[in-house]
Amino acid sequence: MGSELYHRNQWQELVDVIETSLQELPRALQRCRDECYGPLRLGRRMGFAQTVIHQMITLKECQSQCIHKLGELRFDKTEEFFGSYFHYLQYGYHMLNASLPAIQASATQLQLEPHSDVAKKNAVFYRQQHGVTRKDFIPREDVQPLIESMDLEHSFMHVLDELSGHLEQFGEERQGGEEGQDDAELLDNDFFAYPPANMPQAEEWEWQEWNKPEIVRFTTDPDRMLADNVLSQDQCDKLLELTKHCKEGDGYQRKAPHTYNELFEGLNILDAAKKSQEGEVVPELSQLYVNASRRSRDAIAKEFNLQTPLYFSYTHLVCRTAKDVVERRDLSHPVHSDNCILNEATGECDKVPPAYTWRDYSAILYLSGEFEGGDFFYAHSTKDLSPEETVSPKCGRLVAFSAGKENMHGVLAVTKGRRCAVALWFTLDPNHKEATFSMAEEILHEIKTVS
Ligand SMILES: O=C(O)CCC(=O)C(=O)O
Ligand SMILES: [Fe+2]
Repeated sequence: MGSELYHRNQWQELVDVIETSLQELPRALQRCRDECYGPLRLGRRMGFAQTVIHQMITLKECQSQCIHKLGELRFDKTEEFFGSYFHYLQYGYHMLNASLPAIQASATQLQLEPHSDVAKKNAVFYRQQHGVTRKDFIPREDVQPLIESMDLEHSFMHVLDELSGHLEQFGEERQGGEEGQDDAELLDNDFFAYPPANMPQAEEWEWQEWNKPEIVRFTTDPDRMLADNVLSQDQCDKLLELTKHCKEGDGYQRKAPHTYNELFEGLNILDAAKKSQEGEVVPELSQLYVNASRRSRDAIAKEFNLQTPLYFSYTHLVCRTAKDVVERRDLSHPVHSDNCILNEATGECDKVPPAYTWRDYSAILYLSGEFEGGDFFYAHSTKDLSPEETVSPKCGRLVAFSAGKENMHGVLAVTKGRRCAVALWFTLDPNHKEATFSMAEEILHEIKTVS
């Protein structure tokens, strides 16, 4: 029906039909998923764990087909059924001159089909439209729960597949060995070794040779790490070159926590990629920004031995420049936690909005040490905000820590020169991963394939 209306240029009707069916989709999907629960089939020669896993694989395989099954009923038999909703929708809204919904539909299509040429072409079209800002180019919020559940289903399938592979291998190795060994033994040791199978892997590093990061010390606390050599001098210099494109106050339009005695400038990852798209920044620099962030993320996840994926939640290239002020008593960045709001009077740190409660880990990758002041420090506690441990920035040094009240931290005044770093915040919650990070990667990939 949707495609018929499309061919008949009935845009309002097309948009209405799709919006209605989008609302019905979760229920229809649930019905289809429920139908997948069949009788338990016990494999005759399988052990207990194998039987359970095979049963779950069958169930999950059936459920993950639901979105395609629904597609066969409605539109043409199409693999990209869900993405095609948003293709038709963006076009319908575009024809109705409803630009914001059109842009959001296009952003959703790109989120669902990051490799589709059509989705990319649509996205480029809207990005280039006058007045379209980063704020507008975000996927529709109302369908995020559905997309997340599809992603989770997908990830879960991978885990099951891997689990089943391990079991089969184990079963073979066990032949001739002791009978009756407990399958539960499989569920320890390196069974859930990092990175998990569903972890998004770094692309192969391009343009650059990367050193091995050197973990210099775990500080007093297991939730803190420090690594050197994450970037080479050449890479720091290149990223410093990129900081020329930082803009004042970026990322902190309203209540900035930073001192007025310094100039605070920033460049987020998507803006960097967009600048490369517009020919303002050599793609190598934006790609390096992406790669350095990924490399930091991977080092942190490995060092903290995380068992589930660590997602980017916000990535920001930032510089703090001293103004001509004598006798500074302030801090460059007052003591704070990255995921709760400190009440200095009580020493409580509440993990409630407007705090970024979903942030689980924070990191700062420094690009140089050539300025005065500006040491990073951990405070003693929420009640004693004096420095407990300080870290002097230098090129390639990475400081990382869990983002809660156990790691209150701040930055001493930058009294001379410019202090630049990539600030990174991470989450374990896929619902809060930074959509703009993959959009930036997509743009850079696009540039590479075109050139
Ligand atoms: O730049 C630093 O060393 C720390 C910055 C920081 O803590 C923050 O931006 O939340
Ligand atoms: Fe912080």
